[in-house]
Amino acid sequence: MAVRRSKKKCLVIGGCGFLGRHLVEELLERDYTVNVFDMRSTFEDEMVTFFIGDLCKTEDLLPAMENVDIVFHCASPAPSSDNYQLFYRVNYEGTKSVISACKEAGVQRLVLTSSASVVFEGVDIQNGSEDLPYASHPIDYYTETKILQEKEVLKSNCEDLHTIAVRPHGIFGPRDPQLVPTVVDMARKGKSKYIIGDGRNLVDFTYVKNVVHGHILAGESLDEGSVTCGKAYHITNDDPIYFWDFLSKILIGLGYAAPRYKIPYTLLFYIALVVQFFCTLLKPLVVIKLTFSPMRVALAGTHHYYSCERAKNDFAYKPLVNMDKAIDLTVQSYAELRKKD
Ligand SMILES: NC(=O)C1=CN([C@@H]2O[C@H](COP(=O)(O)OP(=O)(O)OC[C@H]3O[C@@H](n4cnc5c(N)ncnc54)[C@H](OP(=O)(O)O)[C@@H]3O)[C@@H](O)[C@H]2O)C=CC1
Ligand SMILES: CC(C)CCC[C@@H](C)[C@H]1CC[C@H]2C3=C(CC[C@]12C)[C@@]1(C)CCC(=O)C[C@@H]1CC3
Repeated sequence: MAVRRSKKKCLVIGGCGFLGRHLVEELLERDYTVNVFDMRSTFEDEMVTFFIGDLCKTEDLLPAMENVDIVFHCASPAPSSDNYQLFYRVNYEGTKSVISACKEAGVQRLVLTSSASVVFEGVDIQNGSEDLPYASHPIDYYTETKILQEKEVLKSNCEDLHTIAVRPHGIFGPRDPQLVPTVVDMARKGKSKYIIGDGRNLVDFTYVKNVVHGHILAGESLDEGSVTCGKAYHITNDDPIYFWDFLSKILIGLGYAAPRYKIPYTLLFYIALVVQFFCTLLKPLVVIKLTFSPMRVALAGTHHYYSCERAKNDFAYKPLVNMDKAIDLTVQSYAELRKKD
């Protein structure tokens, strides 16, 4: 007689990354069996089985998918990269190999970590629903390939493989390699004095534990005939905040001064485009990492917040950690980035 496991077996692709590792920890906490697939392992846990490889290779993925019920695909190159080939290969072609591997291994549920940015092209979005069209002029290669990736996952939904795309926005929390470290780096270099725009643009920042909770609910929802199959879902803190208030809270919490001087948004956006153009021309000679890329300027100077009503209705999502607590936990976790007297 077959032994029935009470909890499902999951594979987290990108499980050594920021979001992926938080997801792994929560899955273990909730008694799931967990495999991790990543390019290199960055932590140890005897409860986890690690598989090292490149997700673009189906043959690397297959051993990690044996008897797996839910695959969570949360691997991507860092959004700040400007390497189109890398994004195209990993986010688009790699995701196609994840889908074929799921089919070959008989996995029935695939949860993609997409991004709410797939509909963002530098123009205000207020309480945007999942029905907004994909960005027709994505600002960067990351967004362009996240769109290709999401389309591929949603269209592969079928009787044997149930798929869903979770769209978080501005994930933050302990161990995030991007948001808090970038903001502190700017402060240390004296680049955090400025507010882009009037400072009154509302944005979603989403605490990593809430994003994780949304992923697990999404994966559990993918039963035969479920309304969630083949759909995209925004996962947010359901509490938009002024972009510059959020950044100020992080900076002040870590002992740095809040931004003060306002620069017109449109002016800075066009300057960022021109600077990016010259950096691209110079690229064969010198690689310059832009702090104020056009995408970052757009994110810092416009409204971009999204409705998560669909996730609330279809799989009873609600954020578990509120904004004040989330900021507090995040600030406390970055003791090493605190300003030294
Ligand atoms: N952070 C954010 O604000 C948001 C993130 N997202 C999405 O969430 C997901 C997770 O992001 P986040 O945790 O921040 O990113 P991280 O960079 O922290 O994690 C991504 C992980 O994927 C791994 N990876 C990259 N390429 C491959 C590959 N070819 N094969 C196997 N593993 C690979 C990375 O390895 P290595 O580090 O060695 O490159 C890393 O461990 C991504 O899909 C991202 O697009 C969506 C919305 C917002
Ligand atoms: C240049 C400064 C004005 C802004 C510094 C903070 C930024 C590093 C972050 C603020 C919003 C963040 C964000 C992302 C990355 C880090 C920020 C730009 C994403 C692009 C990460 C990947 C996504 O899918 C969307 C995110 C939107 C918000």
